[in-house]
Amino acid sequence: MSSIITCSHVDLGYDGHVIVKDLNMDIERGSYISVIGQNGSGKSTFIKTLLGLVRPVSGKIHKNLPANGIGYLPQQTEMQRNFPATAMEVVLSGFLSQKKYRPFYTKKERFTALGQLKKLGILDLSKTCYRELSGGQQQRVLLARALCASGHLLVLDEPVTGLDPAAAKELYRLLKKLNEEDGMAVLMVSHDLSNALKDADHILHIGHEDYFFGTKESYRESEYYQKISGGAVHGIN
Ligand SMILES: Nc1ncnc2c1ncn2[C@@H]1O[C@H](COP(=O)(O)OP(=O)(O)OP(=O)(O)O)[C@@H](O)[C@H]1O
Repeated sequence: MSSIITCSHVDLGYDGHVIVKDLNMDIERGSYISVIGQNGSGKSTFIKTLLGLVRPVSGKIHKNLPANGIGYLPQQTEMQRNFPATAMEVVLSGFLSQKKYRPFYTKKERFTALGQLKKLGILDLSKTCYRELSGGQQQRVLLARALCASGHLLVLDEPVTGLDPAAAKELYRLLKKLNEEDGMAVLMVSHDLSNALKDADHILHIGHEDYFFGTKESYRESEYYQKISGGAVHGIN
């Protein structure tokens, strides 16, 4: 496997204030990484830094990816849930960064968007208004949008928040399928520890003072996991 993102001695934080110190980790092509940690430990800061929305306080993040190589599925706000556009229009907006000043979507982009809707089992909803969809359907539309933006790495921040258990299970199943069948790397912040351990091959556990990064198997042997499984599960995200 080869790395698509490498963090070397990265301090994460804001305005010179360090939240996660000396982070060293790799995202390999086709890997599945779950990011866990207590509230406020720095999980979203890590994701924002990977996406280039926040600059690391120090250190280097090397990306072996095209400029639009990361598809991002953010936590949804109430405003986004009520977005007045069709599912297809939302999916097509995944191409916005690629189309620059071109005022229309190409045939190929439309074809790809329909293909992603089909892959995620929601082709019949393409003309439905996004705000009329269920939470699980909306997440699938956003996933199709993220897939249009990137074929390399999907980054998700607690994507099952607000979904019922069946819709959450379905979303996890789709992510695992994309990972296994299409070789899509997945990096997901999760508060669902059992799912994080079931589907991922690597775990990034961000603590308040330090962090763990390694295979799922080595994580299970680590003191981080021992602490959690020893009963201190509360507050884990
Ligand atoms: N824009 C910002 N400027 C300064 N500090 C920030 C900013 N955003 C977050 N922080 C601080 O950085 C720390 C880490 O926050 P972050 O949102 O990354 O944690 P998290 O692990 O994602 O938390 P949660 O599980 O609650 O979402 C917190 O102390 C937070 O107050």
